[in-house]
Amino acid sequence: MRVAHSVAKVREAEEALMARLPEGALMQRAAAGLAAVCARLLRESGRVRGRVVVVLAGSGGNGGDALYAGARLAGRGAEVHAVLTAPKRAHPGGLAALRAAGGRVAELGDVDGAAAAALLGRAELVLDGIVGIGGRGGLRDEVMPLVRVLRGVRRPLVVAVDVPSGVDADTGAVVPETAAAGPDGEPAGLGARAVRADVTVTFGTGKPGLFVDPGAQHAGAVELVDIGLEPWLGAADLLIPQHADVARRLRGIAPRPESDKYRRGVVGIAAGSARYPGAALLSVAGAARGGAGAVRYAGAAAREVVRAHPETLVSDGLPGGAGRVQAWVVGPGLSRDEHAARIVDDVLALEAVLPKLFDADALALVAERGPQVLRGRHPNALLTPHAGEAARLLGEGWSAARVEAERIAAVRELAGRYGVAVLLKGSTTLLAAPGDGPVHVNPTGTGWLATAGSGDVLAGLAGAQLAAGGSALGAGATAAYLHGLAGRRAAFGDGAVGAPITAGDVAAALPEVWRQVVSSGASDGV
Ligand SMILES: NC(=O)C1=CN([C@@H]2O[C@H](COP(=O)(O)OP(=O)(O)OC[C@H]3O[C@@H](n4cnc5c(N)ncnc54)[C@H](OP(=O)(O)O)[C@@H]3O)[C@@H](O)[C@H]2O)[C@@H](O)CC1
Ligand SMILES: Nc1ncnc2c1ncn2[C@@H]1O[C@H](COP(=O)(O)OP(=O)(O)O)[C@@H](O)[C@H]1O
Ligand SMILES: [K+]
Repeated sequence: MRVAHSVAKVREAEEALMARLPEGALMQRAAAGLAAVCARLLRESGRVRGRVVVVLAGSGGNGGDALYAGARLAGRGAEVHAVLTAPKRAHPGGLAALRAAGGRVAELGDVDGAAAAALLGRAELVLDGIVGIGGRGGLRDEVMPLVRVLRGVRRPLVVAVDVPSGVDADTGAVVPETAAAGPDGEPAGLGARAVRADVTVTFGTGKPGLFVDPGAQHAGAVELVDIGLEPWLGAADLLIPQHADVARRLRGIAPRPESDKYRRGVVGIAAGSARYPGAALLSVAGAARGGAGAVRYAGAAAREVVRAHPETLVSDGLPGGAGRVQAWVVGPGLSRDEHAARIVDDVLALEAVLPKLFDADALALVAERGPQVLRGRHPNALLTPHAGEAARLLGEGWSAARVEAERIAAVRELAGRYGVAVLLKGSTTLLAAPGDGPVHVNPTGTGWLATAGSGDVLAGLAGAQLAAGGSALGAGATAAYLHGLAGRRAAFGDGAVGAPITAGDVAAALPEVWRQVVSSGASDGV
C-alpha cells in the first residue's frame, strides 16, 4: 500500500522531527535522496560525469533541496547550472554549496527566451525546485516563460522536487493557462500553470496531489525518499493499493475444496431495458468474471442475457422476486421511466444489510429521492457515479467540472451525505466510506477505458466482489483495480502502444489480469 498525507500533517511531522535533529539535517537527507535518484536516472543512459543538469530553484525550502542536490551532482562531475527564480531570496546554504561544487548560477532575469531555450535545450536532466508544499495557486507570471520554454524544448528528463511546481499538493488541482498570450509576447500556453515532470521525488510520505488527476499526470512516476518522518505522521489521508494488497483479497475469495457456487456468492443484476439491452449484457459479463459463484439477472433483457451468457439464471420480474443473492447491482441501462423507478424502489425495500450497488440510471433515481433513502438504512451500499452523476447526487453548487477539479472533496462529501461507500469514476477513480478514514485512489487504468459500456462492466465486477464478501470499500477498490488493469491489458497487450477497445474486451481481459495480480502479489506492482 502506498500512502499520502496532507501538507498540514507533513508540516507537523517535519516540525516534530526537526526539533530532534541538528539544523538543516532534514534538508540534507532530502537532497541526498534526491541526488541519488537523479544519479540513477542519469546512469540509465551513461555516466553522471559530464552530463548537463539544470536546476530551477525558487526561494523556499524546495529550492534549497534542489540546490543541495545540484551540488551533490556537480560533486560527481555533472555540469550543473542553476537558474534562480527569486534571486534575492534563494536558499543561502544551498547556493553556497552549489557554487563551492563548481555549479554555475544565473538569475531568472538573465535567462530570457533565447538563453533559456539554449540552456534547457542542452539539459539532459532538469530539477524542478521552483516551489513545493509551500506553493499557493498556479505558478506565478514571472516563472511561466521559463516553464513554457521547458515544455517546448526537446524533452530533457524533468525531475520534480517533492511536488511538480504549481500542482496543489493536497488536491492535485492545477490552474489552467489563460488563452491570452504571455506578458513577454510568448505564444499562448495550452497547458497548466504547472511543471510537467517525468519523475517526482517526494520526501517523507506521498502528497495526495501526486496521485489524483490532474496532478498525477504532472507528477509522472512517484519515488519516495525516506527522511524519517514516519513515526510522526499519523493516519494517512490517501491509500493507494498495489498488486500485493489486491492479491491478498483475491486469494481470500478464491474457491476452496468445500466451496460451492452459493457459498462463493451470487450476484444479482437489475440492469438493461428494452431500449438499452447492451448494458445488461455488459454488466453480466463483468459480474460473470468478477469472482462470484453465480449471476442472477432480473429484467427486460433476460432473453438476450441468456443467449450471450448461458450460465446466467434469468427472470424478467422485479429483483425482490428473483431468488436469493448476496449483492444486487442496479442501474446500468435501466432507463428512468416508471418501471425503472419500481425496480430501484424494489431494491431499496430489500433487507437493509444486503450489499447493493447503485449505478447509472439508478443514481439519478436515488438523487431524486434524496440521501435519506440510503443514509442509516443501507450500511453496505456502494454508489458508483461518474463526475456528472456525482454532481447530480451532490446537487446545488456542484457541476461535473467542479467534481473533476475537487475529486477528493467530492467523494468525501458524497460518502458523508449519503452515509454509504462511494466509488467516483473518471481519469482518477477514488473511493471513500463515510467518516474520516482515508480515501482510496485507484492507481490502474487508462484513458482507453473511456469507451461506452466500460462502466457497466465495472458495475457487474464490483457487484460480484460485493457478493464475494468484505466491505463495500474493499470490494469497490478491488473491482476498480482489476478493471483498470483489464483496460490496460486490452488496450496495450504486451506493448507500449494503445489501441481502441470495447467494453467487452475489458471484461474478456479480467481472468488474465486476475492471474497476473495473484501471481505477482508478493511484490508491489504498480
Ligand atoms: N520543512 C522542512 O523541514 C523540509 C522541507 N523540505 C522542502 O521544503 C519544501 C517546503 O519549503 P517551504 O515551506 O519553504 O515552501 P516552498 O515549497 O519552497 O515554497 C515557498 C516559496 O515559493 C513561493 N511561491 C509560493 N507559491 C508560488 C507560486 N504559485 N508560484 C511561484 N512561487 C510561489 C513563495 O513565495 P512567497 O509567497 O514567499 O513570495 C515561497 O518563496 C518542501 O516541499 C520540500 O521540498 C525538505 O527539505 C524536507 C525538510
Ligand atoms: N480518462 C480516463 N482515464 C481512465 N479511465 C477512465 C477515463 N474516463 C473514463 N474512465 C473509466 O471508464 C469507465 C467509464 O464508466 P462510465 O462513465 O460509467 O461509462 P459508461 O456509462 O459508458 O459505461 C469508468 O471506469 C471510468 O473510471
Ligand atoms: K517542485
